[in-house]
Amino acid sequence: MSVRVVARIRPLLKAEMQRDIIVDAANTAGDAKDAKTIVRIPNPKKESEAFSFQFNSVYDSEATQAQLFDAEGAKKSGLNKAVRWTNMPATVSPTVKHLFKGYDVTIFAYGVTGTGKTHTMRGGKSLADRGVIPRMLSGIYRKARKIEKDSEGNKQVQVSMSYYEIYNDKVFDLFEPPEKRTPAGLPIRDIGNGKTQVVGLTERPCTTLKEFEQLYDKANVNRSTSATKLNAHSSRSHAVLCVKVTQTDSGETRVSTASAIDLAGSEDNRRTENNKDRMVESASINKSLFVLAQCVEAISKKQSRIPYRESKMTRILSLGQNDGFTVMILNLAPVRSYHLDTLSSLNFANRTKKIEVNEVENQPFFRDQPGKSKLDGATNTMKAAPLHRQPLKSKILSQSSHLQDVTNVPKPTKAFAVFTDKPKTSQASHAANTSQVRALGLPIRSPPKRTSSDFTLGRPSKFHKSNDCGRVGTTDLAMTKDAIEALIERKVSEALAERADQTKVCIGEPISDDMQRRLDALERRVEGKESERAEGLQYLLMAKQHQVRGEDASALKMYQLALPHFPGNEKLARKLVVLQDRIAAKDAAQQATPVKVKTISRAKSFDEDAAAMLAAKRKLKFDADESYHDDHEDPEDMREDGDFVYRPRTKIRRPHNARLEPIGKVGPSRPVSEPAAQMTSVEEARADSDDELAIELSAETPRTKHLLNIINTKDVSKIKLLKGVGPKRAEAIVNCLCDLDDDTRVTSLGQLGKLKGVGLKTVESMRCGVVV
Ligand SMILES: Nc1ncnc2c1ncn2[C@@H]1O[C@H](COP(=O)(O)OP(=O)(O)OP(=O)(O)O)[C@@H](O)[C@H]1O
Repeated sequence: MSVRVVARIRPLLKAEMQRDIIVDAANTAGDAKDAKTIVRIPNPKKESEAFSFQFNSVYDSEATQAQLFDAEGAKKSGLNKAVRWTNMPATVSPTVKHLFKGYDVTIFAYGVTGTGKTHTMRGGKSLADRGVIPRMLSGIYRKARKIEKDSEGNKQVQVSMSYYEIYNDKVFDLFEPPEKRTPAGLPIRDIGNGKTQVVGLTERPCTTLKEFEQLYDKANVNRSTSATKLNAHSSRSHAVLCVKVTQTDSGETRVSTASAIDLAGSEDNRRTENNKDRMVESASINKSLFVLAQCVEAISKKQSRIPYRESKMTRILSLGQNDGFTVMILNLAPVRSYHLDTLSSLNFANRTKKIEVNEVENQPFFRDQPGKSKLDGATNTMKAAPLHRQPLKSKILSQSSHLQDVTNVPKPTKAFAVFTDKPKTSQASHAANTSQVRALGLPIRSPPKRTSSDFTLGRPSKFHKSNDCGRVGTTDLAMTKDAIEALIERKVSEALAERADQTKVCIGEPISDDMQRRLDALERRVEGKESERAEGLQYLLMAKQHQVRGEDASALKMYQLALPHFPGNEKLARKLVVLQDRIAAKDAAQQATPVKVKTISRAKSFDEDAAAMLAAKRKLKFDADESYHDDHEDPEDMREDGDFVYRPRTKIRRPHNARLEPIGKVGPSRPVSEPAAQMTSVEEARADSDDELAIELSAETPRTKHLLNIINTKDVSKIKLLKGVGPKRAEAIVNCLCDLDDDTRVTSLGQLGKLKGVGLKTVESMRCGVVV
């Protein structure tokens, strides 16, 4: 069963205008009139085109809290066959039934700040305004009473709750007031099989709805919220409510858990004008949401490594690992000011809906079995039992322990369809097609004739498309509609992810195993200590993670926060200088461009400065992204499988003539013909100011040596097996090496990256694929 995704478009807020509405809900031809399943939003580059995204249900601004919760049997018949959860059409209310059957249930609200997540999950105080959580609890108590009554008291149902928040990547019990919290928060433990447990969490029994509401309201006072420019009551944390239902029947006990998660919303700090504290919170929120997006991306691409461990939220949410039923409520704002953020959210949701989760029932056990929850009479609390989770299924992940051949990796299925209001002129479509075909190195022929049914507004999406979309075979020389859509989807999602997260790294680009091991080790050290130093390490960890993703301003901020915890640490001071220089250099380059970017006053405080730099950087990036529709004629952007990699305009400097070392020369790599550039490979990489990765890559590890040995064989058959290479690139590498002296060999990854047709991303990809 796949994750059920429902979208909800909130109504206009007071300050918003009707004329700014750009998002609407629509129904497909097969849907009942009031059963909408499509969200439509214009293409930001071309307003006459609309992107359409299909979900299990879509609720427009008119939908009430009751409608969202109870949903509607009418949708059952109207659901498109491609939607997989056909036997469970309603949104949330059926989950109560499943909970009592012994399944775990996870419901989470996702969306940009101010789009209505808290309103949807918690809601208001009046009966009509009550959100998903109180309604679900109401359903749970009603069902419990019914079970007890029908069994004439032979069956008992107990309900208990635990409630915590993940704030700045630390877990805090919401039953504890903030002043009683330990600064390091509660530890999370992996308890095997992909399960996590928050250690020391309070679990309170609540026998009636009233009791639950009292506890819930009291705990919500402890949740971290603040006013931002975009939301007067913005949640600054992810709130996780776990409701445990224990059913006892003649000594047999069955426990199931409903987890309701109100995620904090991603924030565009150009718009929030956050101060220092809000910026730190924001960095943490955005980071965890970015990791979540990476997890979803990795799952959908069937990658062997899912980066759950990079954030506490993703470890706890365990999307794709948790059994039972998962519902994601995607909250959307209807107006233009959220345009790109909305597209980004829609893309994320589109991937999420394809995640398969196991429908595994929790097994009953017998009373007094050791290790199960027991009531603590003294405190009237119970120690929380771990959430029941199972590891990822092998059908989702294909473990690879050897060199991977990326050409065999199947592509994800098509995510959304593109419609246009105006019929395109054949010339325009031909131009689009020919540029794609040219990019693929294929001969150009006349534009294909389109049938009148192609590209018309309101035409329902086709969701059963071949996985081969985007590939163009030799018998199919022109780009097909599928291929164009797949390409656009890829470009849009990559550009949006990049823009939203201020990073230069492609969203699907994995962090290297070495780097991950170091981050994991650092994280373990952080978890093990609750001292001052641990806080510093926490900042360092976040800084490193930001840096890996190219988020320099955020990384700088985190390093600065870490500095007081490591006084006199030269390495840290050096890192700060390097980062500051790099940001200043980018800043200068930015001001030199004709792009209109706000001037940054050097006299401003650090916070204002960092925020302004972020804003300016993002503006510049976005403007650079303008090119993503037509910037794919570079043959290096083409992979063997016809896949395109988005590459921003500002490319890494890559000299055409690789400078290589003659065989037998020991020590650091040295350019042969440029005495002025006599540096070690580390210095050389560092000097390449725009390329931090090069520094990481210059380290001589067994994996690096092994990779270089393979390259130096000059054997196409071996080289082509390296991850991300393929036959064409392997041939290019060997040709390049053969053009040099016979005794010349590649002695560092920096050198490898400078070979014609090989970039640092390819090097990193090759290195990741090597197993020693
Ligand atoms: N469906 C709705 N009907 C009426 N008002 C709504 C609806 N959805 C959201 N709102 C209003 O929009 C504003 C923002 O909503 P909310 O605080 O729930 O957003 P959020 O996504 O939780 O934001 P954040 O991530 O910053 O916490 C609130 O004033 C809320 O009352």
